[in-house]
Amino acid sequence: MSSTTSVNGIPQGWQAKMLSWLGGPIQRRLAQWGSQLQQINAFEPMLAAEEPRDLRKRSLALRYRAKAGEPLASLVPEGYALVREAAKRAIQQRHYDVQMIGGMALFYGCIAEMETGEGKTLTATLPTYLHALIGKGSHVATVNDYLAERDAAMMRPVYEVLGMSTGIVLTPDTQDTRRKAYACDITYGTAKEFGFDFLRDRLLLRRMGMAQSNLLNQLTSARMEMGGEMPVQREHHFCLVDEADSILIDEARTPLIIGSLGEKAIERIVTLYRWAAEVVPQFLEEEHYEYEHDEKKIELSTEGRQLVRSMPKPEILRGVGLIDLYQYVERAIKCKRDFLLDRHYVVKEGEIVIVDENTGRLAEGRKWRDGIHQAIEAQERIDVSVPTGQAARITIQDLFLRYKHLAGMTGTASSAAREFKKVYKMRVIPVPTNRPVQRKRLPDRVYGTADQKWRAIVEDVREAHIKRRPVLIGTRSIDKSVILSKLLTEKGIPHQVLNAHEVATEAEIVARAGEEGKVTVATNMAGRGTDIKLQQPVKDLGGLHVICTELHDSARIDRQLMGRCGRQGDPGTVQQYMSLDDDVLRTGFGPQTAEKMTKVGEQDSANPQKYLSLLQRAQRKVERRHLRDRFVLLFHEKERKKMQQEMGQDPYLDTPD
Ligand SMILES: Nc1ncnc2c1ncn2[C@@H]1O[C@H](COP(=O)(O)OP(=O)(O)OP(=O)(O)O)[C@@H](O)[C@H]1O
Repeated sequence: MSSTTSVNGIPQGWQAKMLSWLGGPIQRRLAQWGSQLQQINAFEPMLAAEEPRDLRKRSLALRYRAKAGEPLASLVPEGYALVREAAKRAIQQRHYDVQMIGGMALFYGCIAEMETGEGKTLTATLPTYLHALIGKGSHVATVNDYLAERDAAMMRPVYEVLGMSTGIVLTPDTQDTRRKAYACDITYGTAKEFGFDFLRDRLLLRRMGMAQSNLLNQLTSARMEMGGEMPVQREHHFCLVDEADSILIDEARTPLIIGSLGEKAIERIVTLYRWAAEVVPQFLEEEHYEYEHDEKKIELSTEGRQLVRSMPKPEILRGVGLIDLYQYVERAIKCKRDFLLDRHYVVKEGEIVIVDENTGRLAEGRKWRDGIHQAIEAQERIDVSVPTGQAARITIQDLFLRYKHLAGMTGTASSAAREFKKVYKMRVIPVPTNRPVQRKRLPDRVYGTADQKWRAIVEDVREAHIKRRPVLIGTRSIDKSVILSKLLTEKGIPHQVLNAHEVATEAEIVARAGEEGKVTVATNMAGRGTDIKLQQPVKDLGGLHVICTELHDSARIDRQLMGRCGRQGDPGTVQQYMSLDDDVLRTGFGPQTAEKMTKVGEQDSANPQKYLSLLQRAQRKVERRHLRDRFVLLFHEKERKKMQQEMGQDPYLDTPD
C-alpha cells in the first residue's frame, strides 16, 4: 500500500484539498471512492491466489453481468481489483492506491489531474477495461501515433490476462486494418485518426444514402455489407483522452477536414499559383496591365494577355483555361503591389500571418480570401495552402462530445477547470501523488534583453554541467533553440537539440535527458509523454534541472515543461527565465507597450526584476483572450449546427467552405 494512504483509504491531506477545491457535492463521491478503494484492496489476497484461467473466468463473468444490464458502477471494485492483479502478473506493476482513485475519477467521467510521471498509462487501464465490458468498444486517444503504439503495446499484456483484445489505429493503416482495430475491445489511436475515420464512415454512409445521424451504429451492429465497403468504426461509447488539456482545449477548435478535390487537382492549383508568382516581374504597368487605384484592381491589357499565352508553362498546366491563367496572373500582380512583407503580413514558421492594420498585432489563424492568401504564399515560396473543398468536417471538440462517456487525464488541468466544466461538463479532480513531490521551483529571473537572458541561461547550464547534473532547456520555438544551441557550442557545452520533428527518435533522446551530464534543448512539445528516469547518482546530484526560457502564451504549457523534472518523488529544480522583449508582452499588451518595455530593458540602469508581475499579467491576459475566443467560436459552431439540423442538413457533411 502506498505511503500516503490513510486508514480510511483516502490519502491524508488530499480530502481537505479536494473539498476546498471542489466544494460540497463532491463529499459524497469521496466517501464512495474511499469505500470502493477498501473493497478493491479486500479482493487482493483472494485474486492473488487464483490461477490465470480463474482470473479470465471472473473477467468473463463481469462481461455477462455488464451486458445483462448491471450498472457498471457496481462492478468497479471487482473490475479494478482484477485489472490490478492482471498488471501485477503481466507487467509487474501494481496500481498504487492513488492510481485507483485516479481510475475512479476517470470512470465517473472526470478529468484526472495527475502529476507527470505518476503513471497515467497504467491508470488508463482501469476505466478502459471497465467500459469495454459492455462490448461497445473503449477508445484511448493519445496525441500522436508513437504514443498510441507505445501505450497499447505496454498495456496489451494486462488486457490479455483478462481476455480483452487491444487494437491500434495508426495513420498509414488501411481500412481493413482499421476496422479490425475498432472491432477490438479496446482501441488506441490519435484523436485525429478517430475523427477522420468518423468522417470517412459518414461519407460512405451518405454515398449509400444512409447518412442520417445514428444509422452508423445500427448499420455496423447489424453487420450489413454494402458493395464490399463497410464503415470502420462502431459507436462512440467511451473515450479516455490522454493529455486532455492539449487535445480537448488547445486543439479543440482544430477542424479535421476531408477535401473534395483530388490530389492531382490540388497539385495543378498549387503549380498555377507558383507559376503566376514567378512570371509577375515580366509584367509592366501601363504596358501589360492597368491598375485601377480606386478599386485596387488589376486588368491585363491585350499585350499582357498575349504575354500570358506565349509564356512557357509547366506540363501540368496544359488544359487550364485562358481565363483562369489571366486571373491567376492578375491576382499575383495585385499581391506584389498591394501586400507588403512585414507591413501587411509576416512569414512566421513557414506560414503567412496577417498583421492587423489597426492594432499592429499578428492576427494568427486569419486568412485573406479569394486566393490572395495562397498567391502570397506562392510569392514567398512557402507551402501553398489550397482550400481542398470540404466534403466533410468535424472539430476535435465535436468529435469528443459525441462519445456517450468521456474521461480525460493530464498533468495540468486545474487552470482550465472552468472550461472543462462548461464545454464538456467534466470536473477536474486533482489526484494526489504517490510520493511527495520534491520538485523545487527557483525564484523567477527577469533580464532586460533577450541577449542578456540567453547568456545567463548558458551560464546556468554551464554551472550545472560542471557538476554533471543533467539539464533540460525548453524553448518556445525552433529558431530560439537554434540561437541557444549556437551559444552553448561557443562555450563548448555538448548538447542535443530537439524540435518535435521526429517523434520516435526524439522520445528516445528525451528519455535519456536525465542521464549524468546530459544537456538537452527542446521546444516545449518535443518528446512529450516520455518518461525521464534518473539513476541514483543523478538523484544525489539534485536531479534534473529544467530551464524555461520564456513564458508561453499559456501557463499550462510552461507547467508541462516544468513537470519534466521531479517525477515520482525524484528531486529536481525548475528555473523560469524572462526578458523585457519577450513575445508575451506583445501578444498580451500590444506593440506599444512591448516597444516601451524593450526600450526600458535596453537601459542599463533599469531593474528588470521589478517587471516580473507585468510579464505574468501579460500571460494571463493572453490566456483570457484565447479563452474568450474559444467560447465565441463554440457559440457560433453550436448555432450553425442547430440551424443545419433544422434545415435537415448533416452538419458534418454539408459544410460551408
Ligand atoms: N504502479 C506502478 N508501479 C511501478 N511502476 C509504475 C507504476 N505506475 C507507473 N509506473 C512507471 O512510472 C513511469 C511513468 O509512467 P507514465 O509514463 O505512464 O507517466 P505519465 O503520468 O504518463 O507521465 P507524463 O505525464 O510525463 O506522460 C513508467 O516508467 C511506468 O512504468
